[in-house]
Amino acid sequence: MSGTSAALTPPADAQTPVRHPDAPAPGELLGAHYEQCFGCGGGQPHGLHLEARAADGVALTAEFTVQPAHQGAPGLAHGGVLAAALDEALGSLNWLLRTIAVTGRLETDFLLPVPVGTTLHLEAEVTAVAGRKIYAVATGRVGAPDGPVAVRADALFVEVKVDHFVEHGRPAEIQAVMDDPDQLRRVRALEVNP
Ligand SMILES: CCCCCCCCCCCCCC(=O)SCCNC(=O)CCNC(=O)[C@H](O)C(C)(C)COP(=O)(O)OP(=O)(O)OC[C@H]1O[C@@H](n2cnc3c(N)ncnc32)[C@H](O)[C@@H]1OP(=O)(O)O
Repeated sequence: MSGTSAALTPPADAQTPVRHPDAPAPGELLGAHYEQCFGCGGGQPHGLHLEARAADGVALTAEFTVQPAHQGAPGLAHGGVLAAALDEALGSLNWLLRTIAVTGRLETDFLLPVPVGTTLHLEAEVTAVAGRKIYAVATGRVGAPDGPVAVRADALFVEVKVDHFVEHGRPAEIQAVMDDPDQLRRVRALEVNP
């Protein structure tokens, strides 16, 4: 059984999402937005190390392989980890819009158990934008891009200013991002303009 709540249905006056002219070309790897991100950062030994690639439109594909550290039931991925993978793929879409946004709501259907060692093939797409609200959907298929759907999600992201992170994050990590010698990553983390 699956379904989407009214809060995740775009209003009638919602706009079609517009891919930013400087968005990575279809097929290009997006790379990590932050080294310490649990979803995509290389600096988290037990993180998901999710690798996202731009697709056509405001969409992407991503892969993540379930590791022993991601178990809930013996030999199976923890549901929260799978939700995190969907959240990360959905959050990465904002780089194609060149918008900073955070997850406001994430509704997840868990359709199949996902064993350790499985590569989850994710697809995510922005479906509509209404003011600061960004509506998006994602699916995760097991084993292959056309494999059976194991998880899916509907999400609402809410656009925020960079002040959101400065106000709520810890100064040490914010400073570390600002000191990052990788200019593109610094821009992605802190200076994204719509
Ligand atoms: C320094 C490092 C930077 C890194 C940058 C890259 C980040 C990438 C990270 C990627 C990692 C993966 C991603 C992650 O994990 S992001 C991390 C997980 N998410 C969060 O931490 C977000 C926490 N929540 C908040 O900060 C606030 O609640 C936000 C900012 C979301 C809204 O508070 P704000 O005061 O700003 O706005 P508002 O309350 O006026 O709402 C505005 C509109 O939105 C609608 N609404 C709001 N919530 C909901 C809801 N739950 N269901 C339905 N609708 C909702 C609301 O009705 C209103 O609609 P309307 O009345 O206008 O029609």
